[in-house]
Amino acid sequence: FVPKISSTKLCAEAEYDFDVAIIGCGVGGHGAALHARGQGLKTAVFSGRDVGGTCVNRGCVPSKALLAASGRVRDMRDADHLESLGISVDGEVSYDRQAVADHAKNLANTVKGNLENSLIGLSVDVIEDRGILAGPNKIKADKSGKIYTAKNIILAPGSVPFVPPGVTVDEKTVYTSDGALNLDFVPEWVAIIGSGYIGLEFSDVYTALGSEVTFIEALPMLMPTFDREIAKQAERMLIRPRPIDYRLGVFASEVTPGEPGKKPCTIKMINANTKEHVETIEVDAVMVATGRVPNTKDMGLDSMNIETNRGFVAVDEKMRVKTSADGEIIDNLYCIGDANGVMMLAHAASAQGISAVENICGREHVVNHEAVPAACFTHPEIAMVGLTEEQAVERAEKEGWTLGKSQGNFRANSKALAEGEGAGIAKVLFNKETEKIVGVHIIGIHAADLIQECANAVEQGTTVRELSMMVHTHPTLCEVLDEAFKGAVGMSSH
Ligand SMILES: Cc1cc2nc3c(=O)[nH]c(=O)nc-3n(C[C@H](O)[C@H](O)[C@H](O)COP(=O)(O)OP(=O)(O)OC[C@H]3O[C@@H](n4cnc5c(N)ncnc54)[C@H](O)[C@@H]3O)c2cc1C
Ligand SMILES: NC(=O)c1ccc[n+]([C@@H]2O[C@H](COP(=O)([O-])OP(=O)(O)OC[C@H]3O[C@@H](n4cnc5c(N)ncnc54)[C@H](O)[C@@H]3O)[C@@H](O)[C@H]2O)c1
Repeated sequence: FVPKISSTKLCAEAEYDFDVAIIGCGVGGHGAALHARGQGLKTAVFSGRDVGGTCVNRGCVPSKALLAASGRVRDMRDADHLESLGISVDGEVSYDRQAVADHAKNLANTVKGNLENSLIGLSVDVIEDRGILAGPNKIKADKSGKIYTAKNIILAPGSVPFVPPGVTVDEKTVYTSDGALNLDFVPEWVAIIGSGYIGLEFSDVYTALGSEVTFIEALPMLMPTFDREIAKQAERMLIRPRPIDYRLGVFASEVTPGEPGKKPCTIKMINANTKEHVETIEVDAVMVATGRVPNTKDMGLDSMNIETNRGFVAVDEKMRVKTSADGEIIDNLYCIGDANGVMMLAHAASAQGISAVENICGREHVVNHEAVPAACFTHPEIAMVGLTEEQAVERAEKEGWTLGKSQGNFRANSKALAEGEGAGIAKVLFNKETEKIVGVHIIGIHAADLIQECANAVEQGTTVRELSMMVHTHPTLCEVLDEAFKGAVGMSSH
């Protein structure tokens, strides 16, 4: 980064301790801190002794480590798949549960250390206390009580697991993702409440390690937030061939912890509409994956008369805090990441942090959230950017344009077939008049890496015609997208 603003000048002018102070050092706060220093701003971050936050310590990073290790176990136990490649494994494939758990923990610690070093390397002031907003330009350090002043404040306190009423969590037999990531034991039968990202990723881990899974989902379909066609494909590829069953349209109304190996956990279920009791089951463990809530309690929002909506802080498109959803913008106060609820993803939090700093520096910036990709790291992966087909149909109708749809297939892709992984599709949704992409959904091997080309295209406004003329390496999985882009403009791919 090239420093653009002299920090001494900015601080001296208003006699603040810092140009920017950030409350919370998850990936959002960390991204903002690094960018602020890159711009030459005197920067502090209140870390609450949790550098890396959810993503690094209790989220993306350790969960991907568990997915990587369990994925290998699944592959090595898949005798048919191995045989099709000419391989056999003599003897049983086993794993050491504690060593798998340690892999996740060690990785989280390494990444956390890297983040801490990057803050030190760039001379960000890391204040290990929690930060409490204490009025305009003021933050109180929770334990020491010391008041710090900053010209600009960025709130980045993130989120915590949501536990529905009636569910007792002991983080041992009934746990959220926080407890699940410790992998204290591998239950024979685990019920997962909620079939969103976390539930789906953990069903992948558990079934690979030998558990049976029962999903309990409040809505009448599995994976309700996904594009419907992709959710159906996911059911075919990730649910039906595995020891997974499910209950739909039910709430887990009462969940009681058990004792590992001794006493089962009990789950009472009620119909989501009628609220009548439908079933009670006993399982070895229960994972609660019913979404996350903002971590904005007790951080002094009242000191600036900020009204939250279920804890979410309202922001405008430049990440400036508003007093309420339709309230006024508060000067020099920003909120980024999970706490504003715009898009609960690690890279979105960090992009919003960078964007807030750009606005602080006087360069107007808005994150285009429709160009922010997302991925679910199951085997195979699911990835998406932009609108689902259902949302695109609605948008096209409302705005009066024609929706185009084109598909590429993994079964026709040489690289996928070489891997023996020919299942999956890539679906490209586009505006037929402008030929611009409005959404892409991929399920198939390495979908999470493939989606980036599409996210860049949405951000840049690249048309399917332009994409269809761009040369994709052979033989690669990217050719699945090449097939879809060419199909969109009536060209056939080889
Ligand atoms: C199991 C799991 C897997 C996930 N996997 C992915 C994934 O693969 N990809 C992806 O994009 N996203 C993933 N996510 C979501 C991702 O972790 C979050 O979107 C991301 O962490 C949000 O970043 P954040 O900086 O807003 O908040 P957080 O990461 O929650 O960080 C906020 C930090 O602020 C601290 N804090 C709170 N209040 C204060 C205070 N008053 N003073 C000081 N510090 C404070 C908190 O302790 C925390 O350290 C996953 C989440 C979970 C739970
Ligand atoms: N790979 C990734 O990017 C990734 C991975 C994990 C988590 N995350 C993020 O973490 C956040 C939380 O993930 P999540 O999976 O917990 O939330 P989610 O919102 O994706 O899914 C929650 C699911 O639980 C269901 N549900 C809610 N209350 C229920 C109840 N009482 N009984 C039964 N079902 C109920 C919902 O209908 C929904 O299907 C998400 O916003 C996601 O973006 C991302």
